[in-house]
Amino acid sequence: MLGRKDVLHLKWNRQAIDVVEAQNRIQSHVRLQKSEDLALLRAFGRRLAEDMAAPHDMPHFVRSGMDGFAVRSEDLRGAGARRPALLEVVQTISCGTVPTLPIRSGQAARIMTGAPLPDGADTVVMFEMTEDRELGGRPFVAVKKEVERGKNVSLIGEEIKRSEPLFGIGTRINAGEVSLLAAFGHERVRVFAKPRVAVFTTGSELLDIGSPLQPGKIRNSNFYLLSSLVQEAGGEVVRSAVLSDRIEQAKRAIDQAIGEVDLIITSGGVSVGDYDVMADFFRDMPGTLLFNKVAMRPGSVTTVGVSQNKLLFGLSGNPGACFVGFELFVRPALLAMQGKKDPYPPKFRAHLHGDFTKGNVFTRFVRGRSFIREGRAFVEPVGREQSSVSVSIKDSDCLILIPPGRRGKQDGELVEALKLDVIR
Ligand SMILES: Nc1nc2c(c(=O)[nH]1)N[C@H]1C(S)=C(S)[C@@H](COP(=O)(O)OP(=O)(O)OC[C@H]3O[C@@H](n4cnc5c(N)ncnc54)[C@H](O)[C@@H]3O)O[C@H]1N2
Ligand code: MOO
Ligand SMILES: [Mg+2]
Repeated sequence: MLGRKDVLHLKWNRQAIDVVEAQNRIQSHVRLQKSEDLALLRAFGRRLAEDMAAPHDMPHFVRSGMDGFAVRSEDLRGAGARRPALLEVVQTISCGTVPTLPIRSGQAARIMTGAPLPDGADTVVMFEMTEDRELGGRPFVAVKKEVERGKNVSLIGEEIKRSEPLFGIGTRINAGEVSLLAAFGHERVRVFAKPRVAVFTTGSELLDIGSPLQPGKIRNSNFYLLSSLVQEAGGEVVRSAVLSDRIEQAKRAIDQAIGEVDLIITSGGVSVGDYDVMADFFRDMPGTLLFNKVAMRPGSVTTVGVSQNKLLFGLSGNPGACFVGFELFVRPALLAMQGKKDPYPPKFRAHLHGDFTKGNVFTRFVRGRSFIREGRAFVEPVGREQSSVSVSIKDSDCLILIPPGRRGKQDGELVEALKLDVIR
C-alpha cells in the first residue's frame, strides 16, 4: 500500500523533458485520419488526403489577354505613326466562341479578353493602340506601331501544364486552392476527416456558463477555450463533460470516450495538489505515459499519454498554461493527423520590445504580440504572463521564448518567438 507521502513523492518526482523531445514523442504516436469525399465547398478549410496533379493544361487553348485585334506580327513590321499598317477586319471573336476564319496576311480579327486566337494570328494589339478605318465600304484597322510577336497572348499550359503537381497531401484548402480545384473540374475532393475530440474539464469549482457566480467558484472558460482552439485546428469536439475531482469518474469518462474519438484533452488536476486526480490517472493509465513534466513555463505539468492508439493530453487547468500546452502539443498533433507536413508553430527571430527580466529554470513561452517598425521585427510581451491569467490570450499572436537562466532578456535583444495561427 502506498502511503500519502509516497503518493506525493510520485507526483513531485517527475522528470522534466525538453519541449522538442515532448513534441517528438507525441509525433511518433500520431496516426493519419481516415479520408472522405466532400463537395468542393464543404471541403473548404479541410486538408487534402491525396497528392493532386493537373488533369489538363491551363489554359487549354491559345487565348487573348486583352480586348483588341488578333494579328500576324509580321504584318506590323515597319509600322509607324506616319506609315500605319492597314489590316482588314474579317471577324469578331467573343469569349466562349470558336473563330470561324483563319487570319491571312493583311487581315485582323476583333478579339475579346479570354477568347481563342484564330489560326494564323500570333499577337494581339490592344484597342487603345489602333484606329478604326473604312476602305471601300469594308472595315479596316490602322496600327501605328510594331508589336512584338506573342504580345497579349497566353499559350496552352502557360499557367499550369497537364500532369504538373498541383497540391501535396495535407495542403489546406483555402480560397486559392478552391478556385484551382474548381477550374480543374473537381466537384468533389478527398480530404481527411476532422479529428473527433473529447474535452473533459476537471474541477469541483467549475460552474456552467449560464450559472450565476458563487463564492469560490468560477465559470468553466477552459471548455470554451479548448473547443474554439480545436475548431481552429480543424477538429470537432464530439464529447465533453465536466468532471469533479474524483479519479473514478475520470477513468469512466475517458474509458467510455476513447473508442469513439480520435483524441482526448483534459484540463486541470495535473499538478501536485490534493485534488489533482488527473496526475494520478495518467500515472496509472492503461497504456503508455509519454511524459508528465516539460521544461517550460507555463504548462510545466502538461502530461501526455497514449491509450488504445489515441493520444490523451492532460493540460493544466490554469488558462494561460492550458493555452500554451494546446499550442505547443495539441494543435501540432491535430494538424499532423490531417496530414500537415511541418505542424509546429513557425519560429522567427525578433527584437524584444521592453525588458523581460523574470528568469526561470525552464524556458518561458511568454504570450506576446509581434509588429514591424522601420523594417525590423519586434515582439512584446502582452503583459500578465502568469499561468493563471486568461486576459492575455486574446492579445497574443506569438509566444516569446525566454531561455532558462536568471537574467531574462533586455529591451532590444534578439529573441526567438513562435508564430501563432491567429486571424486578425
Ligand atoms: N505546490 C505546487 N503547486 C502548484 C505547482 C507546483 O509546481 N507546485 N504548479 C503550479 C502551476 S505552474 C500550475 S500551471 C497549476 C496547475 O494546476 P492543475 O493543472 O492541477 O489545475 P487545477 O489545479 O485543476 O486548476 C488550476 C487553476 O486553474 C483553474 N481552472 C481549472 N479548470 C478550469 C477551467 N475549466 N476553466 C477555467 N479555469 C480553470 C482552477 O480554478 C485553478 O485556479 O498548479 C500550480 N500549483
Ligand atoms: O505548470 Mo504551470 O503551467 O508552469 O504554469
Ligand atoms: Mg491543481
